[in-house]
Amino acid sequence: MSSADIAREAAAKEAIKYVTDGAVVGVGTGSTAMVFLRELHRLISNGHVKDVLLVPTSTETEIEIINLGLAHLLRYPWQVNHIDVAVDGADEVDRNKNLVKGGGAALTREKIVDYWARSFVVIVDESKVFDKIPAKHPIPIEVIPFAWPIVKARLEEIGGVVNLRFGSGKRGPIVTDNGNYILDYVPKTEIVPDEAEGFIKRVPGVVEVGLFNGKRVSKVIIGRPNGSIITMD
Ligand SMILES: O=C(CO)[C@H](O)[C@H](O)COP(=O)(O)O
Repeated sequence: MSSADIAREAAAKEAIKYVTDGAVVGVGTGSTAMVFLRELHRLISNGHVKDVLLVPTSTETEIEIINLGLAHLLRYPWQVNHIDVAVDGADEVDRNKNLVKGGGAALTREKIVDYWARSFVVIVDESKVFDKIPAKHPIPIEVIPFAWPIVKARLEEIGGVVNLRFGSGKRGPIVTDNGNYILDYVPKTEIVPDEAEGFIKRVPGVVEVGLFNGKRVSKVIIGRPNGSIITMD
């Protein structure tokens, strides 16, 4: 196991403590969230966690829930009236728990589920923590396909570089679970995350912004390469 795997596992195991019997659980997207899901699967299988329901934040997570044999626990937002706890990864976290998310292009469903949850727990390894965000990753922005050149031009007018995201295994722009495109935005100067989130969101054609407000995050669990954890509340 690599030190990053050990760190992810430590954070995921700690997050499991926030899942109580009977809970409706929002399940995040990405490699760290999948470590959490597999650990949850293990505990459900051996009877240590009972009667939970799982609301996925992406098609990838939905498929993994089904592949693990947990389809009977799968629920969509319209099938539940609340979410007790959501556990999700992040690309970057700052000291105020603000997040950059959307490296996997799942930011819109993630924000819907994560913000809806009574408790939103973020699991990351140490390499994701920065003083200021965005640090190494661009800010992902989900846009309706019709609007992408206009949103790109508007953001570049303000300052920075905007790229339409292309993937591998498909020609052309990647298409999100919601049928939209992703713009990756690197601002020219330092940003105030909640102000930038609000501003970008107001540009017509923008569906969602991959900046998550730290005030909406209940806890960040940071896994370390030696298997220990630290938390931010
Ligand atoms: O926001 C996300 C997907 O849209 C993920 O949570 C984020 O990219 C972190 O993924 P990983 O745990 O694989 O580093």
